[in-house]
Amino acid sequence: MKCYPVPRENLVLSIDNLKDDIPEEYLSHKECYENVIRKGSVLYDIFSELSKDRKHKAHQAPSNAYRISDGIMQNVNPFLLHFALFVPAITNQATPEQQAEFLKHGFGIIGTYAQTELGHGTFLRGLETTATLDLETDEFVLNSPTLTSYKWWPGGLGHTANHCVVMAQLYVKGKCHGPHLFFVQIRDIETHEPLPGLKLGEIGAKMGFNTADNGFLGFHNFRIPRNNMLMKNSQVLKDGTYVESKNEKLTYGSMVFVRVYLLSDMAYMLARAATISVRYSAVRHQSHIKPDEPEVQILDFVIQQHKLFISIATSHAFKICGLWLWQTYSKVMEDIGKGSMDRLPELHALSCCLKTTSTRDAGWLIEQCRLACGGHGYLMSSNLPSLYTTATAAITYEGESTVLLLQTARYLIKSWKRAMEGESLPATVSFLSEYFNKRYNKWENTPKGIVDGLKLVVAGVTKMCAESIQKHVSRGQQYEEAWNSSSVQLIKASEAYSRALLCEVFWFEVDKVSSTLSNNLAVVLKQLAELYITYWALEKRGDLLVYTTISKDDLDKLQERYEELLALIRPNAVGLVDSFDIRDEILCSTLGAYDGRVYERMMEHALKSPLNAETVNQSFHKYMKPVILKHKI
Ligand SMILES: CC(C)(COP(=O)(O)OP(=O)(O)OC[C@H]1O[C@@H](n2cnc3c(N)ncnc32)[C@H](O)[C@@H]1OP(=O)(O)O)[C@@H](O)C(=O)NCCC(=O)NCCSC(=O)/C=C/CCCCCCCCCCCCC(=O)O
Ligand SMILES: Cc1cc2nc3c(=O)[nH]c(=O)nc-3n(C[C@H](O)[C@H](O)[C@H](O)COP(=O)(O)OP(=O)(O)OC[C@H]3O[C@@H](n4cnc5c(N)ncnc54)[C@H](O)[C@@H]3O)c2cc1C
Repeated sequence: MKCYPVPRENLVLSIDNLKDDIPEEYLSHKECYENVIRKGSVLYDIFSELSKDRKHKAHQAPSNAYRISDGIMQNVNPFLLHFALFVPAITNQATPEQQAEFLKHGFGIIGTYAQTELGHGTFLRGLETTATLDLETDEFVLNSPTLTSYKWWPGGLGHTANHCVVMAQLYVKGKCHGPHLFFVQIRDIETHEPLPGLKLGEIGAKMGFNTADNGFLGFHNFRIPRNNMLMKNSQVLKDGTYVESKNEKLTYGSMVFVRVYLLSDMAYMLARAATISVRYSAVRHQSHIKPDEPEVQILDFVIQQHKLFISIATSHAFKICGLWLWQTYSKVMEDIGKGSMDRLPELHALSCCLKTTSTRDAGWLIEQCRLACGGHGYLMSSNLPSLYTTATAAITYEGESTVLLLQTARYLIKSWKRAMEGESLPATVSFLSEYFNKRYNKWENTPKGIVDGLKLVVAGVTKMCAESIQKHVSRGQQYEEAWNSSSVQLIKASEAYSRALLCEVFWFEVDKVSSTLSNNLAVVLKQLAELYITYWALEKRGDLLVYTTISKDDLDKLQERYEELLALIRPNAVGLVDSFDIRDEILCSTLGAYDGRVYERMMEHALKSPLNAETVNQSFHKYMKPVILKHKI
């Protein structure tokens, strides 16, 4: 472990604990958890040594250190929530004094983020956990009044965390002030036993994410000091005075942070899947293209290139848009720090739709990479099944995808109304005004032309939604009912918006930096950006035909250009995935290792199956043999 400049004597556990004797897929649910805790604890110790001098700051970009745990764990790290949400929630939502107090033990406490309940995840105002101020003792009393109010889902809550940040309805002097965040110790530091007044456990096996140790938690008259409410934005004073936040949605800030970051995370997940499947497709030879020539690398089939190159391009698109979105986030947070909330709705709208589109795309593209590896992609040892279940979890967590798209749609409809009223709009939606004022050009078959076309689709669908809502209202529905009636179209508007954003940012950012790159690199990056945009123009041809002046002839030319781009990218495909620079130890795949020893690795891995430890399994003697003997003639 040369990459860790941590002296071994500083570590409590031996680095040898990072090794696996048996591949994880052969362990039981309980063994899996114990196995990741063994490895995770070493990593936790190393990270804490490494970050001893690192100061926790608000709105800090996540470090990439946790990628190492992707490789070592080969699954989700039960300590993930500590870094991803617990610490950010405290640094973003607590006062400086509280931060000093709550984080004084550094890695000495392990936290999670307990918001979702059995009955409510999406609708936060419906959460049922209560935190009631007891003026006499200067404490909050936490309660879970119903079964549905039990916290349910938080990662690391089942067995790992000893603290959490809890979202609960704040009650002061009989008045409910809505959901607020509280710092709560849940387990004894020495014994790790749940504290009295808590009911704590793990929620059971899932489709994936099985080592994340997602848990449940119920409170029964559980007391915490008043000062444990995170009070950066709103406060409860000793006499029970409630001081309102400048914007009550700031309480939801930790979710915005993760949604923004997920775009970069999905870029990395896709890079891993693309690396595995492109390398494998270069190693595997099967079938002929020309009957009299040898079997070809399956990567030479154009349809295989069509399946895979979009993943390489999308990974770059997410990486670049992820950086752009992170910069937007940082700027908006800086403005909020200075008291201006003006761009919070825009940031919320952008983060909701981009989180959704990036997680959904990553999910289906990883699945496409798996399918592109034929039967071998179905093996756990390819690591593609695990990448798939981990990526698809993100479609739901941190805000369910449909629900988040509807949030962006709210913003689009509001912006459309503002455009109709002649108000100026933020740059990210100003095309709505241009559309409303009919300032748009004839179709142009270039990346820029396609981006303009995709924006026209957004504007056209948004207009249609606004008219649909209006139609339902004029037929007697309340606005909210009319909204529900129009929700299929509203989702379409949001999806179109995120696609237009991804294409626009990818193209213009690549264009902007290309003059600073070597010519060869600039050419390849532009090919990838053009491939991405052309792919989506062809996928969305129906919408383009409805909302722009594109013709069949234009579409035929785009199809031709798309196939040209596949051919141009083919010679660089392996180099492109190598340039993602993902070490074999992190890739964890028999199909995708750098040395291309696919078949050897598959056999080596198969031999690790416990079923191969003996030539005859005892179940033969116990069950099969009597049946066979009975039927023997
Ligand atoms: C948005 C909701 C659905 C609705 O909220 P509600 O209160 O009901 O509001 P509305 O009435 O609908 O709307 C009111 C207005 O407020 C606007 N609004 C809503 N939310 C926000 C917001 N966040 N910011 C700004 N504005 C907001 C809304 O648009 C309305 O505006 P208007 O009236 O139209 O003008 C909401 O309830 C909601 O968000 N629901 C979803 C719940 C959710 O997301 N839960 C998540 C739970 S936590 C979780 O799921 C965790 C999962 C595991 C995470 C693992 C992460 C891995 C990532 C890797 C990170 C690695 C880090 C490593 C760190 C290191 O090592 O350094
Ligand atoms: C792997 C994983 C890890 C998680 N980790 C955590 C964690 O660490 N901490 C934590 O607090 N939570 C966590 N969660 C919970 C997660 O945040 C919620 O499950 C998520 O926000 C979705 O909420 P829900 O389950 O209530 O879905 P629901 O809202 O019940 O969704 C069910 C269906 O109803 C639809 N629906 C709901 N509301 C509307 C609406 N207004 N309009 C239209 N359709 C609607 C949805 O689109 C969906 O189709 C995790 C979840 C998963 C899967």
